[in-house]
Amino acid sequence: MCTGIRFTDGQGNMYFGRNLDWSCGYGEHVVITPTGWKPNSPFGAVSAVRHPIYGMGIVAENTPLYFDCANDAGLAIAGLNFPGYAQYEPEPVQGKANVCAWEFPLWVVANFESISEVEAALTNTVIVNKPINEQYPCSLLHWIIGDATRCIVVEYTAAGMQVFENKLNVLANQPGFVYHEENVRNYIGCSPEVAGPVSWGTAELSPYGSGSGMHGIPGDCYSPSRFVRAAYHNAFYPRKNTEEENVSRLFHTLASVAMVDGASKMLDGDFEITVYTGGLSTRTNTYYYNTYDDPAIKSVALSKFDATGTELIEVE
Ligand SMILES: C[C@H](CCC(=O)NCCS(=O)(=O)O)[C@H]1CC[C@H]2[C@@H]3[C@H](O)C[C@@H]4C[C@H](O)CC[C@]4(C)[C@H]3C[C@H](O)[C@]12C
Repeated sequence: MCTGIRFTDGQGNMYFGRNLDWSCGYGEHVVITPTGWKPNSPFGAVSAVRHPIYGMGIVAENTPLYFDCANDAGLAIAGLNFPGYAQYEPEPVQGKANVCAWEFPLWVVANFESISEVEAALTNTVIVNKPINEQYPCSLLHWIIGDATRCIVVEYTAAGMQVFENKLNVLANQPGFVYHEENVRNYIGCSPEVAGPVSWGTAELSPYGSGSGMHGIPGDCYSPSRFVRAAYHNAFYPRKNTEEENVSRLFHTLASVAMVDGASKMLDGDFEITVYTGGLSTRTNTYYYNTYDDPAIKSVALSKFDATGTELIEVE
């Protein structure tokens, strides 16, 4: 399971991150795509890199396959599993921008600076089930996209392209965003306030302590439960000012939905863990991440690299 979140600092900066939950890693690392790198996009959807890109992914065929990434204009995207729902075009569609599923994050941050630009382009875009090579079939994903002012979710299913305004600024896995948004309404009684004391008939009920108002927020790893818990924490976390406080916020909120070894098996029998937690600050164009085995947070600042070069930069 994976969870993504977005929030701002109230000063025009966005923080955006995700947990990558799976039973194993893919050899992912921070990859920087400079503006001089020449894309090799099967249907020409990615023809140039307008803004340098940084994020977590792998490189295949001299192409970055991003799990989550951002550009220095402040636009960010993360892909989360969506099997059973995601359904891409089997072939390219004439007259449309044809984007392969694996290059969708790259297409977004290579071409656009804001959600509004992405939304406008999506009206004439299809996502095509064309793998980059035989080793990597297309993953079935949906995507959370954020900038400093807005957040959307993109789902490509039997219904075609759908774009949802995401005022909860959170995404988990199946089912679709519409379900998650509805489901949160089941928890409108939950709040950070101390509930009680109340009278039930002649019985006086008083809280054991703090948390009585939050009781009922689901604590399990199931996708709808993670969505609700992440949305709750993201909504009620007090606004923070500094980079350090906001990075702390990002990691604490994502930790609240992180997967602990042994808790939850996948269908193949392996346990799912939070392989990494990764996220970025558009204030400093820095990618922060930690891994299951090393919870110390590492950072990679885009400014430390030549963002105009021609070669992909793979950071260990
Ligand atoms: C497994 C990852 C999703 C994690 C997730 O959502 N887990 C939920 C588990 S569950 O279903 O709900 O049980 C996804 C997110 C991004 C994906 C990767 C990116 O799409 C980049 C390439 C794309 C290639 O087509 C396949 C390999 C790949 C390297 C993908 C492997 C894998 O599918 C990733 C890493």
